[in-house]
Amino acid sequence: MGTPEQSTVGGPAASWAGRVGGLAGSCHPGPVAAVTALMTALAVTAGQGAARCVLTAAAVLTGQLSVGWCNDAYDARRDITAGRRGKPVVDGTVGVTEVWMAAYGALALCVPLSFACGLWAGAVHLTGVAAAWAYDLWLKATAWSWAPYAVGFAALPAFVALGLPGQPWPAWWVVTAGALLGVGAHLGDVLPDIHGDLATGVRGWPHRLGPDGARLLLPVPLVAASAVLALGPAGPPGRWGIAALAVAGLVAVAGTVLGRRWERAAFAAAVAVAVVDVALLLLRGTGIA
Ligand SMILES: CC(C)=CCC/C(C)=C/CC/C(C)=C/COP(=O)(O)OP(=O)(O)O
Repeated sequence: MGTPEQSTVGGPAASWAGRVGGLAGSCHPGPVAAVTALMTALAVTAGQGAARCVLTAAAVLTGQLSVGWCNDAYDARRDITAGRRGKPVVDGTVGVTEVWMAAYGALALCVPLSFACGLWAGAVHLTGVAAAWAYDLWLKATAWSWAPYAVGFAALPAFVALGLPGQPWPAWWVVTAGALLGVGAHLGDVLPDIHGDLATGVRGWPHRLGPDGARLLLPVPLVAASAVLALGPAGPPGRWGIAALAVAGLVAVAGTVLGRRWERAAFAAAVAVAVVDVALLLLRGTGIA
């Protein structure tokens, strides 16, 4: 474990390659990769051309990287004091100053990349990124911690739609589904760490609900997103839409029942419903604008 002093300079023995690895580890690589891949796939199915898809992917990637690095840099002192595992700033692989520089560098790239997709597209994406920075710097420990997730995840498909030829406004249902998925993602992100967070005094919205309340609520926004994605677009939902909605509902109920005994069952069920949502989002991708 590093001391705060070691960690602000990246640890005395951290090699160049080690620091790059530390930076990669402190950007929250899983969510960064998942969100970037999903939005790139949505851009393809929505009908963006190849060059625009690359721009969309680059803007989303830099936005997500900036948010992930800002989060670890801002939390570094608390994480170091708590000796938190799995954080490169804690074990001294990379310094806090370097993580801050990476966060600002990614943000500086994200601004022109977002506006290169169009004025409205850029404004909407950067609103989502600003909301996510507000989460990192302030809202995470308040009852409003869900709001930046709702805004950020609503902004992402809107950014893709506004990046299409003619800059069309996004359909209401894809923005609503994005917001609901964001709230679900927040509950799902907090739930595994909720006991540790409560011990260190973090009091976001899921923490105020308590571990049982957060676990019970977790599938609600995710199934609501399934319903919006299946039933929202104009025209009949089709057999696949109805089948996906039924699967999401059944898996959520099973997760809630089994989750009383095995906490992991609730989490696994939520992940399964989120997978259904992602499939529905991509199936509906052609009509998001
Ligand atoms: C458009 C856009 C940018 C959308 C993203 C929306 C958003 C609010 C993302 C936050 C992601 C993040 C770094 C969570 C870490 O939370 P944590 O501090 O609870 O997790 P940790 O303690 O494990 O690092």
